[in-house]
Amino acid sequence: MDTVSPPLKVEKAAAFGWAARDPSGILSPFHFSVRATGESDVKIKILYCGVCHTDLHFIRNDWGGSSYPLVPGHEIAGIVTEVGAKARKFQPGDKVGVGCLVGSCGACPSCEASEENYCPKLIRTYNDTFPDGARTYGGYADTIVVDEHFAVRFPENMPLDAGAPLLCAGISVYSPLSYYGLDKAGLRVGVVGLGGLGHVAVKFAKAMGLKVTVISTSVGKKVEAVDRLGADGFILSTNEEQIQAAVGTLDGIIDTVSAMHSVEQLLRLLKARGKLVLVGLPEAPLQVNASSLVEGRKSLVGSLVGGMRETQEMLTSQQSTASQLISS
Ligand SMILES: NC(=O)c1ccc[n+]([C@@H]2O[C@H](COP(=O)([O-])OP(=O)(O)OC[C@H]3O[C@@H](n4cnc5c(N)ncnc54)[C@H](O)[C@@H]3O)[C@@H](O)[C@H]2O)c1
Ligand SMILES: [Zn+2]
Ligand SMILES: [Zn+2]
Repeated sequence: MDTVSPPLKVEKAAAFGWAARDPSGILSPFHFSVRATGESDVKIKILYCGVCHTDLHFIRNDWGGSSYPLVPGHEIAGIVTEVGAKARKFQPGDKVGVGCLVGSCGACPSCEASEENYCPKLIRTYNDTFPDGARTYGGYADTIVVDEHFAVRFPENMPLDAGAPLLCAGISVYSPLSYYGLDKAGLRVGVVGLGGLGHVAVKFAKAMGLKVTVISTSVGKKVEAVDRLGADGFILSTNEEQIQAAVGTLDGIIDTVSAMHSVEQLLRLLKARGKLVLVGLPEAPLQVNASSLVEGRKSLVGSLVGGMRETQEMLTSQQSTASQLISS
């Protein structure tokens, strides 16, 4: 006699969050469901979530492509409440984080190198779609279910609230400093824009032993940059004298500016062979003269968040650095 297996009972769980319904910038309460915890999944009770400027870009549809309702948030910190039958990395009660990615193909060269962030099939934590058609919803919510590969472990001594911003702002500056060789003690690095990413960039750069110059349009940021974060110098980008005095002095620049600005001005500040790393994402194209790169063999490059291995490494191998980062 043939046996017929009963259909798999897949029970979704109720979740609550805050969603943008349109580009107005207003979020409102939103009830949705998360998938049942799958074999390799972890279910996380979200306790904290950082606010990244990318959330604002998506909420306001700055780049086009925002799909509403949209629950932002990709600096997620919380506690594991349930683990799937084949999940091995975590136990209920573990302190974990989820950053900007919740899925990738697992087989391409980027995935094999644990640079899932550059996988062509990357699934973003929100405003994206799982292969089964379900929408992804982010961390301005009480619950998330993710494949355990896309969760990272917080060190025991790292407070979840202070550590959450490392999952996007932190890794987005840690990764390019390391990848572009700008992490060697003694190098002179500029940080443009002292917001979320810029603030963490100064702290990482100082912890790596770099000489750090903050470049900003606001004179009011000088005290924060130098006195509070320990930057070695400050340049007001609207002051041509200060710019002139710094021409050709920097080995690299991490540019975190979220709006239109002059990259030409920044390229002038680089030494020969210097690197200008774009991490900020203005909505319109930036302008650059070929000669500004050709003369001095300068590089204009970019970087997007970081892979899972590197994110975990940032949190744990760099534990002391990270603790120092979050202590003030
Ligand atoms: N590449 C990545 O992996 C990655 C990751 C996260 C965020 N981002 C992007 O980085 C940018 C910064 O994010 P954030 O969370 O740090 O934002 P933020 O708003 O906290 O900081 C942005 C900084 O840029 C400054 N700024 C704004 N307009 C400026 C202008 N015209 N000239 C000079 N300075 C200006 C602001 O004063 C602020 O200090 C955003 O565009 C965000 O989408 C990129
Ligand atoms: Zn972000
Ligand atoms: Zn892949």
